[in-house]
Amino acid sequence: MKRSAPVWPMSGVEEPKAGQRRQSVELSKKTDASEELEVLIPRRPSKPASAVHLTVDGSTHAQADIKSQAPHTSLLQVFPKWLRVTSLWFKGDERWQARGWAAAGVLLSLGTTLMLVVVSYVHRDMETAMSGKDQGGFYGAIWKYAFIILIAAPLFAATDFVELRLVLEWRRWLTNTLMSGYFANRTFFKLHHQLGLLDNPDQRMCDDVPAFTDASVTLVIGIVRKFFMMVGFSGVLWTVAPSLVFFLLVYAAIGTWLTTAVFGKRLMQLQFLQLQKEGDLRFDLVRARENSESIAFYKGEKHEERCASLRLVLLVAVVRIKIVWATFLALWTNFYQHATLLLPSLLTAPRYFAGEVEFGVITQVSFAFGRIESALNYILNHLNELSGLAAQAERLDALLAAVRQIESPGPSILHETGEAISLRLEALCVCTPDGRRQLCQDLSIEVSKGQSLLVVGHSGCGKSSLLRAIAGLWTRGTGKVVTPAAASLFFLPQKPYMPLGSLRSQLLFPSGADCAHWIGNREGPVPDAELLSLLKEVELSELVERVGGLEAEAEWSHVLSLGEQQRVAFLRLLLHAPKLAFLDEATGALDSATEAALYTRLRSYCTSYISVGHRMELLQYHTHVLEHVGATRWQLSTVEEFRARQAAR
Ligand SMILES: Nc1ncnc2c1ncn2[C@@H]1O[C@H](COP(=O)(O)OP(=O)(O)OP(=O)(O)O)[C@@H](O)[C@H]1O
Repeated sequence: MKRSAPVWPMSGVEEPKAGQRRQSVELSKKTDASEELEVLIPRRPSKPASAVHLTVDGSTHAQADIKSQAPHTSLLQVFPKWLRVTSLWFKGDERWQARGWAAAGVLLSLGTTLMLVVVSYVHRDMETAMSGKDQGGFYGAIWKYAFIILIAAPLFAATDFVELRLVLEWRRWLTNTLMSGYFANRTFFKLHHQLGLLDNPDQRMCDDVPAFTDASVTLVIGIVRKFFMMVGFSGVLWTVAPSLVFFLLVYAAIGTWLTTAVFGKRLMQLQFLQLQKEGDLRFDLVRARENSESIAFYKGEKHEERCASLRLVLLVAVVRIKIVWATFLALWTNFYQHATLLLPSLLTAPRYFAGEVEFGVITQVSFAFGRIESALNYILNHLNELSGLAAQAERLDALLAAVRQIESPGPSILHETGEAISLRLEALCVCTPDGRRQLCQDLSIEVSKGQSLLVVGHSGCGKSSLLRAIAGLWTRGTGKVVTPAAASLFFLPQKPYMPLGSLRSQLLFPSGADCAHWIGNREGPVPDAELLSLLKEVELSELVERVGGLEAEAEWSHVLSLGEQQRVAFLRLLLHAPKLAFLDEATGALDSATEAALYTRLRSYCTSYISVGHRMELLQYHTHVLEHVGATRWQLSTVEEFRARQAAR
């Protein structure tokens, strides 16, 4: 939160103003390579590949983005979205805390504004006493001033404290709310794989939320403060020069309308695009870090650098345009504000010369005029911040809408719990999330307790997708899936996931060290001896000593080989001993002997399991085979029947 120290009014200083896109890049002669580069830039949301001609400064592309990707709404149209996001906290489970902080902020603003009004009177008395060489009056005003400082200093400090805490508490609540929506119902997965609507949800939660709460508090409290200030000083000005009050009202109304109409929408669009481009650039760099080994093997660093540089070109292009608009805005507001600077003195001076008013009145009228003008022109003076806030409101509202869209799914595959069997599929039809491909139609099978199924078929036929549909990750399609309760299922995906943390947390995943999400009825932590014995069972007995103990921390996906990661994942499966396990090529990186050892253990830990795999050796560990037999058709048979069919082919 950017916050200036409270400005003492006597200083006379005004408050500070607040899928993939194929791109053809033409580098100019100024750059090293003048040839045209063709690069693939992966984007979120994934969009159909499209040829985009990008000039070296990216300006053409930035202009096109303003037309196609930035919101085409005015500041006024974004207001309901801001209200929607804002009201969440004030209506949510912490509403009394929220309202308490907000009320404290408003009351303190009122207090500080009152101080300013009082100070303007003391200042007037002091100047009048000085000009009249009235020593008693002068020192009297100094004493009053000293007394006001005693009250005002803690008041200003408390205002700052309350504002900072208000922003922090709101940010904490909003980020938590968004994160729980993001991680509930596997929304994080669906947002990324199914909707493809939203760019950088992580950036929205990490960067947009603090910026949004900070700007909202700063601007709303600023508006409240200015309102009180306007009311307070209007009284002062009204008693001396009522025409100035009318003039200011009309002047500010015209100025605000003109400024928001000309600059508001465009500045908001540019802020929106800047946030998007910054998120894209960061995403590229994080992706390069996550895939550093593969990129290094491929010697793909030039490509990655080029992609990231292009992101930077696009970002800079947007910011360049924004700077031009911001400069024009500053030019206009400077003209607008300074045009009236001498007006109060011009109007009051003749009355002073005529002896109708005292000298201090000139200063007080100028001071009150300046305060009312800055209050009435608040929106105009803070249009940059306001357009940034509008862009953040737009992005957060879109994130909330996307989460809600996932929370209320349309017609999809039904999931039911049944403890009598291991798995039953009833007339199951599975489609890819984009709906472009149907992978199975009318599939009805049943796996009884104690049975095991191997899913086979050529690459890309839909084996993993079938598991995704059974797990509820993919919901597009029809039919019914019946399994034991979700807590007694365990999935081992193709790519083992190694979370951050100690070796112990790798072994216990997805349960925590406190077994908070433990599957089954186990209470309390898993004893070290059990972990060591399981490590032995998956042939990793030397791992603990090698890495320095169960509490050792490392970047596990980098320090363990793929086969070791698969064995760690297998250990998790044995530890959780589910009723039904799903293994998607979970032993693909292991030698046949280790694979045999793991499957032998699996049979004693797990009631039923379903594997996906290509190796025919896997047949011996299963009782049934589900084979892809063309287009959307699948055939269930016993292993013996399958072997016989294979032999006959
Ligand atoms: N998120 C997605 N959106 C659209 N299509 C997808 C998505 N994920 C996978 N597909 C497509 O669905 C089809 C089936 O993919 P799946 O991963 O199930 O294949 P598979 O049989 O497991 O292949 P492999 O044996 O190579 O792992 C493929 O054509 C794939 O391109």
